[in-house]
Formats: sequence, structure tokens, C-alpha cells
Amino acid sequence: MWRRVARLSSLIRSSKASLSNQIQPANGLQILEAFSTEIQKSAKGRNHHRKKPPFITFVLGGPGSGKGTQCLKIVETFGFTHLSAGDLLRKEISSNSENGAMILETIREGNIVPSELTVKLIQREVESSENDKFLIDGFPRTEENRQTYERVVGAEPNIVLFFDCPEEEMVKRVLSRNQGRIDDNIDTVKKRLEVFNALNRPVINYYSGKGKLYKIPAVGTEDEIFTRVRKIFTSLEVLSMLSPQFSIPIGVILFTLTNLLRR
Ligand SMILES: Nc1ncnc2c1ncn2[C@@H]1O[C@H](COP(=O)(O)OP(=O)(O)O)[C@@H](O)[C@H]1O
Ligand SMILES: O=c1ccn([C@@H]2O[C@H](COP(=O)(O)OP(=O)(O)O)[C@@H](O)[C@H]2O)c(=O)[nH]1
Ligand SMILES: [Mg+2]
Repeated sequence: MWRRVARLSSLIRSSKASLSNQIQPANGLQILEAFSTEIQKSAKGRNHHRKKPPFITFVLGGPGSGKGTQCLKIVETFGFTHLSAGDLLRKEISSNSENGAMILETIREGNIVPSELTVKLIQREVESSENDKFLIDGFPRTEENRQTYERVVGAEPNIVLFFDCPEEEMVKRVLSRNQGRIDDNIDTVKKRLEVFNALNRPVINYYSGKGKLYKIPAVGTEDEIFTRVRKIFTSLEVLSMLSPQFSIPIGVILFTLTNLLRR
């Protein structure tokens, strides 16, 4: 255990060294990010692939709340693989699969595709990927979606992000999205908002009750919103990587991080 703590201290020293050529004094978040980078460097060369279950983040929010936009930024900064349930379903339509016509009709009407089908598409992507951390964007949309995922996959997500955006703003964004989607019209958007409020909010409440929900105010520029998101992932990355890698008790990790941030 003390050897592990010594290794942790050495990583802290490297993190501080990597910040030492800054002109401005480093703030707590910068220290934490440099620390996280050092841990990732030290982990390179080890084979993490599927020795443990992947780290799963569900990304929820109404239509146009900015889920996809923020997921791309999380991918760039934190190396997650982005799986948009909507994109996977749209791919099924364009590949002329046997379910294509049914999916197209369901999306056109703003309804929800049968859970088994969506879960199968997500599971196939996770299992064929080399990555061990995923953003599952726009799923689960209903309690039935959630229960099917947890039954089939046999696990809950590690965390859930909820982009909280007023309806007016969501409608404005969807109607100016310009991606040629059949469901980005005023009638379908109204239906999708009804479905979101009736069926998706219970899922959000469920994960909130389990202490897994991170609610992010989703009004502002994309960068302003990402600043909120980045703080969450930076802290989580440090904690989730430290605990299994070093087998150090969580109390020691928190004590060390608290001291680090005070300096
Ligand atoms: N913070 C923001 N402010 C204004 N427009 C945004 C913001 N974030 C995303 N958008 C735009 O709003 C539309 C919907 O965003 P998107 O990420 O596709 O949302 P979702 O996946 O939740 O439906 C897109 O055209 C996107 O460029
Ligand atoms: O798990 C899912 C995800 C999406 N959809 C369907 O796909 C549409 C578009 O979803 P997407 O996540 O792409 O929309 P967004 O919220 O990003 O606008 C939804 O309205 C649903 O009809 C679904 O049935 N199940
Ligand atoms: Mg989207």
C-alpha cells in the first residue's frame, strides 16, 4: 500500500512539473487535469481491454438540448466512444435492414423504437469496440428501454448526464438544425417533447434517486456548457482511474486530492 501511495505522490509531482512552465499560477482544475494526464501516461502499455466492464455514460436530454454536440467534445477531450442511439437507428434505415421501414415510421412519428432492437444495436457496438468508455447518447428514452438494457447487458450505467434545457430553446435549435432529418419539423418536435416529458423524465428521476445523475444547465454557448461537462469528467476520470489502478482506499485518494487542490 505505501509503495502505491509513493507512486501516487510521484504522479502528483509529475503533474505539477508539467504545469510549472505556465506563466499564470495553475488553478485547481488545471492541476486535476494535469494529474489525470499523468495517470493516463502511466497507464499506457497496460492492457485494459475488457478486464473489467466498460465505463458507460448515458447522455439524456430533450430533442435539441445539445446531447450530440457535447458528446463530440467529450470524445475529443476524454477519448470516449460516442454511440448515438438515433444515429444507429438511422443507419439501420439507410442500410435497408429488415426493420428499416418500421424504424423510419417510428422516428417520423416521434415514437420509440422497440427496446430489444435498440439495445441490440448498442450492445453490438460496445462489444466490437476496443475502447473501454462509452457515451450512449439519447438512450434510454423510456423506463422500458432502461429495464431492457439493464436486463440484457446485466449492468447499470456508471453515470448519467442530463442536459437541462427550456422547451422554447430546444424547439428553436431543432428547427434550425438543418441536417435533413424527417423528424425535425414543428409537428414531430411537439410530439417528441410530449414523449420526452411523459417517458424520459421518469428515467431521469430514477437515476437521480440512485445518485448517478449529473444535471447540466444546457443554455449558453457550446463552450460554456462544455466547461460544466469538463469539470465532471475531469474529477471522475481521476477517481475512476485511481481506485482500480492502485487499489488505494477511496479515503486516501480523497485526502490526497483535497491536499493537491489546496496548494
Ligand atoms: N449551446 C448551444 N447553443 C445554440 N445551439 C446549439 C448549442 N448546442 C447545440 N446547438 C445546436 O442545436 C442543434 C441541436 O443540437 P444537438 O447536439 O443535435 O442536440 P440533441 O442531440 O440533444 O438533439 C444543432 O444544430 C446544434 O448545432
Ligand atoms: O433509444 C432511442 C433513440 C432514438 N429513438 C428514435 O430516434 C429519434 C431521434 O433520436 P435522436 O437521439 O437522434 O434525437 P435527438 O434527441 O438527438 O434530437 C427519436 O425521436 C426516436 O423516434 C428511439 O426510438 N430510441
Ligand atoms: Mg442527437
